[in-house]
Amino acid sequence: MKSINPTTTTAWGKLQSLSVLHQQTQIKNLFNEPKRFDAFTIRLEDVLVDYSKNRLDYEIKSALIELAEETGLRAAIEAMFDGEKINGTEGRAVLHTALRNRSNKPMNFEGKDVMPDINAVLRQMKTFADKISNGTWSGYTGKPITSLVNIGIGGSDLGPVMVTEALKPYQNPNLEVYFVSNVDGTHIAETLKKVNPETTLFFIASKTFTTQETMTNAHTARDWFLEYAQDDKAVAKHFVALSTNEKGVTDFGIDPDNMFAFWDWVGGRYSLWSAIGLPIACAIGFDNFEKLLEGAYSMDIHFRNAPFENNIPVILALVGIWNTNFLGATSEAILPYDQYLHRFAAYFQQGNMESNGKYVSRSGDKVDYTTGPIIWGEPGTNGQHAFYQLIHQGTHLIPCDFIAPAISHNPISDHHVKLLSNFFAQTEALMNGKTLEQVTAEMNKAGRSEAEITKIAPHRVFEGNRPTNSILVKQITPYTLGQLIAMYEHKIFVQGVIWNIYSFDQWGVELGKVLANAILPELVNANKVSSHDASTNGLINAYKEMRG
Ligand SMILES: O=P(O)(O)OC[C@H]1O[C@](O)(CO)[C@@H](O)[C@@H]1O
Repeated sequence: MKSINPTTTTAWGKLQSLSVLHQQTQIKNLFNEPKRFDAFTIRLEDVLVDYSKNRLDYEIKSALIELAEETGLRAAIEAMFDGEKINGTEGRAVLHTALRNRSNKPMNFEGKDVMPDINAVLRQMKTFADKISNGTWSGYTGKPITSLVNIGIGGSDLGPVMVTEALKPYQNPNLEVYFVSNVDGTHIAETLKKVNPETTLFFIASKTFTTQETMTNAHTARDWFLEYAQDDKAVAKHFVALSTNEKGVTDFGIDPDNMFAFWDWVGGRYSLWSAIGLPIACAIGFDNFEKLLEGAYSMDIHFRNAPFENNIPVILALVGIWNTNFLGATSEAILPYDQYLHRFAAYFQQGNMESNGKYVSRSGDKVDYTTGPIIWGEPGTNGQHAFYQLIHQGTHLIPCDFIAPAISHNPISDHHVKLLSNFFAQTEALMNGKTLEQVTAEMNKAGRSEAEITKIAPHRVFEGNRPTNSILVKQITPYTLGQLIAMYEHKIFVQGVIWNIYSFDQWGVELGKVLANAILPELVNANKVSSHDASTNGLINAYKEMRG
């Protein structure tokens, strides 16, 4: 992929001028144009994306599209789908789209079609998931498996957790699913308290099979299991590996027959579609896992073929760039009005921030513009009673994505209409705000004194004009969830291309890991340390003192 500094493009200059010109633009006034909602929404099957409540008009939108063209987005999309090594610093292709290529048409990496290998692993996953689902995979005492424990971290944890939570209504009622990620012993200890070794299956999920947290938890799980089973051969019935590292898996003691493989060209945070998705397939059934893949595939087709002006991931990415680089936003909130999506924001925290949290451009220079924003969020309406105050009246501009299903999996009394009334109200309030005149009139009507009005009214004013996207989905199903995940994956990709950074490496997490490995041996004795800076020495020595 070519290295193009986006700030040197004609479109960037144009957007800068437009941002100055539109400093006073009020989103609500843009709705004087009656067709705005239709013009600024995109539908793909049962997903509707409304980006009309943003501070942008047709001219800005077309300049943003020019920016995408000028920074080589078209070629970059093809390069990704064609298996080119677009992960430049690791020399890897980025082919998670092949994992959900339901057309089964060849997709090539280094001149070889990857589909036969993908299909072979999918068949292996189906056979295994079916056995778990129908209770024919039994543990060492002959009992069926009832507890699934995934041990992994980062991309080998967050995707499976998020999806199994999001698709709970589809979960096999005979199975409990647990996720252990933290190296803090509490995580595995509390999980092991809940499960029975005779009926528990452990998935050791690690692309590299070297990650400290995962290997530590995996060894603890195996030791715990062997205390009961007292037979190394029993491990084969209770431990499977999801990995690219066959040697690591064998060295750990897992039979290669119980290994589900994937490949270097699957990035960790894009891996839930691969063998890393096996716990998902076991929990919700393989057919539903396939529907998840189908949903993602439909978004892939849309992303690859739809014109930029009508392309959901491209438009979301461009709106994000407008907000970040031209309106000064530094964070974005993802706010799902669906309790089942309670890990969605956390999942895309990794997706976004590990991908686009970079200050070095593809040519190795330090960028002089903002790249990936801070991503955060919680499900509505909980967030409303926690941090929305700042979104409405704080000093930061925080563009928000509001996500909601039209149909709930739990249509109990009037819960869902109440939930959705909040979903609709929030974006309206963020856009319209409330003027001093309105507040004063309200307070007058309520019979408040002049003195009270003078004192309180300014605090009750909402500036409004805060940008939001609304993503309305018919229902959260495996298929629509697949679409939503792929939508955000491609949004991240588009932004990385335009920001001229490498979105598929993660060097920023290395330094901490290396230093932790250096410190570890220093913690196991009582000797005072003096090899670090004064603060780190002081902290380590205080820790040793406290520990006694
Ligand atoms: O699957 P692995 O190799 O254990 O890695 C886990 C995670 O660690 C990272 O490399 C860094 O946090 C992530 O990108 C990855 O998802």
